[in-house]
Amino acid sequence: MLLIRPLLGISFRTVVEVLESFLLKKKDIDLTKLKDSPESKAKEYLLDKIGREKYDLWFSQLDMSFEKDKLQVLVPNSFMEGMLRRNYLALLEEAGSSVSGSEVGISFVVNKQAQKNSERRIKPANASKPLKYPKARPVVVEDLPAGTGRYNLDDFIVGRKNKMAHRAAKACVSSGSELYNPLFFFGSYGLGKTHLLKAIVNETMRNNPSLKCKYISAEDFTNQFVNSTLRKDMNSFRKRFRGVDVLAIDDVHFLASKKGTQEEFLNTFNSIDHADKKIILASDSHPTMIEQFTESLVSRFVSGMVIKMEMPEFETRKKIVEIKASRMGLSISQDVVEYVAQNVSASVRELEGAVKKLSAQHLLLEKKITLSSAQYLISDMVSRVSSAPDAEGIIDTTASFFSVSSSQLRSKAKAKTVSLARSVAMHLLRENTDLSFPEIGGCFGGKNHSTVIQACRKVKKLIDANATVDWKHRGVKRSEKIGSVIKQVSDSLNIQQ
Ligand SMILES: Nc1ncnc2c1ncn2[C@@H]1O[C@H](COP(=O)(O)OP(=O)(O)OP(=O)(O)O)[C@@H](O)[C@H]1O
Repeated sequence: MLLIRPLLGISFRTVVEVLESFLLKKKDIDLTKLKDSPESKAKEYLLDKIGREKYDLWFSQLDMSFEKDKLQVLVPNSFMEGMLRRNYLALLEEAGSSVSGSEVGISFVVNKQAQKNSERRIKPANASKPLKYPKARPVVVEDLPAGTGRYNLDDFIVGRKNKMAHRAAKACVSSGSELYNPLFFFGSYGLGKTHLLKAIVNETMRNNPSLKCKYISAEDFTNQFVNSTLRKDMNSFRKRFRGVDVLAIDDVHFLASKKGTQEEFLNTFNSIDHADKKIILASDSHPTMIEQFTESLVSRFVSGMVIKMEMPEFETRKKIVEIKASRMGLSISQDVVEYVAQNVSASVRELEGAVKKLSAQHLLLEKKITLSSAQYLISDMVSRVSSAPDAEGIIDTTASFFSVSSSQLRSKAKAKTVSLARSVAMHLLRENTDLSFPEIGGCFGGKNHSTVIQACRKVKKLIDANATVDWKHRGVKRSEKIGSVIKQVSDSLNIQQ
């Protein structure tokens, strides 16, 4: 076990699988009889989902109890807690919700007596006796909202590019500022959006335990909505979401093609907003760039603060590598830190992954990580991204911003919105690629180079005059400063301005 423990963060699933297959060979565990209590129903749910063998291994001997909106799980030790937390937390939440009919949080209670039993349990000599963990006084209680883990704002490493996001998250926790409501984070994968959402929920709860805070992914929101509709039980669904003080919804782009859920979400949003409660959202794109969002939803999303999450710059990436390495007990030289920070630049998640890889190697071989070993170990993670956006991406993204199709931009259509979108796309191509005017014309169905020159001049003039442009977005008139339009499209393309 001592050998396994240091590696848990690295290939935990493999460790679990090996451990499971090892323990499953032992026929030393009796089934707990399932009765009709909520706890038994939760266990039945688990049994149904993971099958008898795994159930016997992980859950049959555990005591559980429901308390208000929490399912308390009595575990023999923190190792078991870690295993369950990493591998079965979502399933436990599901089991709890399916029994109680509403969302429940999970709290783990480490029980000293159960610990002794657990030590005996894996010894073959005791195999014939089924053990049951007796009830005992809890010594550790986790009490955070469902699914938010241990994220907090102090663990979020701040640099020039994510300072704004961190500051907004702090303000959201500490004040009732209207400025930050709703607070909408958007950006590419692995840049810390979920971290901030969960941290806001956790810290708000810590500061004020009487507040009702909820973190949920848009996918779970949709599933709960669909289930409630099928069960004709919208009242409890609405009560669950509309009575909260802070609602954090992750991955809202998931709602894009789900009109029914969007409608319900809009109503949820309105009722929370009217009650002056807080809403925090995260998505992979700017709200105006998510296709198939209704106009009313988009206008609500942009009514507060919309903040782009970006990959931290080199100096902050270095800080992230240093801090994450030191938290894993890994000591690395400055040249290794710099190599990792310089070469893994796609997401913080990958940066974390690189440090974990180095840490795993260090633990396995008990050798210092040198620059050349780091180069070898993370060679598959080294970013191979070309930072220049391609022409097709620029045309598609601009078309989507204006809610027209890319083929309309390539056509001869002269409608006002199409023509404005085309000019903006031509301007962006000119500014961000090496394409000549005739080549840009070629990207738009063979337009003449003078048409491109005119379009670029027109946009430049509008920018210089800080002019407002207007267009029709899904039939509704919109107007915005040209600079803001260019910025939003550029942000979605990850173009630095
Ligand atoms: N600035 C930061 N400081 C410390 N850790 C960070 C930072 N940014 C991201 N992370 C860590 O990187 C990992 C990925 O972050 P997270 O899951 O929040 O990304 P995300 O933007 O929500 O990604 P996705 O869109 O794929 O869900 C997490 O472990 C998170 O704690």
